[in-house]
Amino acid sequence: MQSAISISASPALAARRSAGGDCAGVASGARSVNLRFCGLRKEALGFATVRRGVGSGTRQRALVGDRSCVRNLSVVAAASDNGSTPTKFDYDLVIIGAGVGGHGAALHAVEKGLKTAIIEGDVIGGTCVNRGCVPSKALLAVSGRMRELQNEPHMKSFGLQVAAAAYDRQGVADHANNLAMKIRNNLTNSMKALGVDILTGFGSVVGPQKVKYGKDNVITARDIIIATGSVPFVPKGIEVDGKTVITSDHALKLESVPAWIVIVGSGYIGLEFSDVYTALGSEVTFVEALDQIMPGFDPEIAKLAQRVLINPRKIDYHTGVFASKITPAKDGKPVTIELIDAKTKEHKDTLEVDAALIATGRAPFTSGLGLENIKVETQRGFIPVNERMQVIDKDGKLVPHLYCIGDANGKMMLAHAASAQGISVVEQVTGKDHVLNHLSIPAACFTHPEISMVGLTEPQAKEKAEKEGFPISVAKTSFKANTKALAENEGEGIAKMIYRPDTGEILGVHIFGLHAADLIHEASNAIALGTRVQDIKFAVHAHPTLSEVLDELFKSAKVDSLSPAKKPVAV
Ligand SMILES: Cc1cc2nc3c(=O)[nH]c(=O)nc-3n(C[C@H](O)[C@H](O)[C@H](O)COP(=O)(O)OP(=O)(O)OC[C@H]3O[C@@H](n4cnc5c(N)ncnc54)[C@H](O)[C@@H]3O)c2cc1C
Ligand SMILES: NC(=O)c1ccc[n+]([C@@H]2O[C@H](COP(=O)([O-])OP(=O)(O)OC[C@H]3O[C@@H](n4cnc5c(N)ncnc54)[C@H](O)[C@@H]3O)[C@@H](O)[C@H]2O)c1
Repeated sequence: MQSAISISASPALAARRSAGGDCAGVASGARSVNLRFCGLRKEALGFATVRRGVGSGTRQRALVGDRSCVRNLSVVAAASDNGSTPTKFDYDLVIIGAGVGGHGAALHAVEKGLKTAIIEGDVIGGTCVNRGCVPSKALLAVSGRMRELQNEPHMKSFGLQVAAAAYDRQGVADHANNLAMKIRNNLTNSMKALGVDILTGFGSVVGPQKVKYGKDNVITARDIIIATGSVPFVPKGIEVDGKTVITSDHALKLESVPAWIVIVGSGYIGLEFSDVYTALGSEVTFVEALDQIMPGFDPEIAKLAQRVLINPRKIDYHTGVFASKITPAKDGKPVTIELIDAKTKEHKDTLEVDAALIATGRAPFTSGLGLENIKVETQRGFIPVNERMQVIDKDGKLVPHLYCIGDANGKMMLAHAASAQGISVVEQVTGKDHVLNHLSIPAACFTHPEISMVGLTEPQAKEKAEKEGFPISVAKTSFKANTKALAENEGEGIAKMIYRPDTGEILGVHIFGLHAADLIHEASNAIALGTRVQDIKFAVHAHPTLSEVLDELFKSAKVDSLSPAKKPVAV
């Protein structure tokens, strides 16, 4: 069995690095031995103990019975026109795609004793490690410091005097690149150490429980997980040259810091890069198709974020417009951007700028996977799955032994969601039924300060409450009264919780403020574990900490009555 690590991109994968088309973006840690790394909800535009070498045949027979709960679901017969069903398998589990989703699944699989292989056609770590979470957070670490050092009144308020802050662009770029390399090596080593076979080459499904990788290597697996991720989505009419009209793939290399850059799309990528670029001296203009910027966030949080992250900075914006045509800079001419009204499609404006970053969502990376061999049709490129990540074929039936996790299924385009889905699948294939509650998965935007959220926004909660006929209440607390935040001179921020006053169920929590990305986990864990407001409000928080913002939030919520089911528990 071939077992090697590839460092260069396969031509097929390299050619498919960015997808163009006429659908728009969607929105989604990973788990490792002792590593953590760093994904939306479908929205916007309505389109808004190592077992190497152990024969897996025996294992398979033992597990079939264990998994009867899972197999009770209506599954199609495993035989197909494109190949007979194998009876003995090379592997218990084969994963196509070694991004964070694949990595999380692989590590959990070996822990569960599965003989596991992972196929990667490009570099280990996928988007998150090489072109996403990891390098972007390295750039944001720099922008946070720059912003603070440049803020004279802020420094003065601590009694500090700092000489004019400056940066070395290549040094900043190297920090991002070095971090990506380090995390990629960590990921690779963690899989090697645990005995995951890393197979190199483009993978595809050639029949039931059969996968091809590289030129003509065919292997069989009891279960297969597709974890092939996504690429930047570039709308029609936009010409990307990688220098002046770029996607996040290029921007993360920080080859230049343009004086004036248009960012098309004010979602996660747009916002995070606006933080980086403005800290490094660029002026930013947002072009957003929907009627308000940051349309994916809870409206009240977006309003505050606009007041803090947009208005005081060198940022302006056009909303309700599409960038219908973007031409890169050439022969001394600037980048030109044609704006049309999102509703009437009439021409609105032409912008001439130094650069444009296209941040209009991501497209699934699923072509060439041989899905036709198993009668699966993608939907706008996404692989259809049920709540257990089991792949659904074109007739609406479940394809036995085939799962899809991460960005490729479009449920939630976040790194930790991909990994959690992978772990959930491994639980199922090893005999434990498991359904991941996506409403308990937190998300964060790493601006300064940060925005984080879990569960429903207020409008989403209102809609659900109206449909299902239950009351909702909203509790809010401010960072302004928090000792730790004030000691840091960072009192700008709020936390907001939407909950059911009749039962105490937490429906959604949104935080804008210092370290919001870390603070959200108390709320996401509470939702995941079904902890109610009337219970969590008695939990004790250390003083003085930012977590007291959440302590106050829970304490300020009013649950109707203390029926036995709602009685507080001793903590
Ligand atoms: C700029 C940016 C910043 C981000 N920041 C965050 C963040 O802070 N937090 C967060 O949670 N998420 C973040 N995300 C999103 C996150 O990166 C993705 O949700 C996550 O990477 C999805 O993981 P995945 O395993 O599904 O796919 P990917 O990470 O895309 O990995 C898929 C892998 O499969 C390989 N592959 C594809 N097809 C084949 C094939 N046929 N054969 C073999 N190999 C194949 C690819 O080469 C790739 O390595 C960010 C994304 C971007 C672009
Ligand atoms: N911190 C994080 O977790 C993080 C960071 C970056 C990216 N990500 C993930 O990466 C994915 C992609 O991020 P993103 O910011 O590109 O997508 P997004 O879906 O978050 O935002 C895209 C924005 O572009 C707008 N848009 C779409 N087409 C447009 C057009 N033609 N003209 C103008 N505006 C247009 C949409 O209305 C939306 O506001 C997200 O799903 C997110 O989950 C996560």
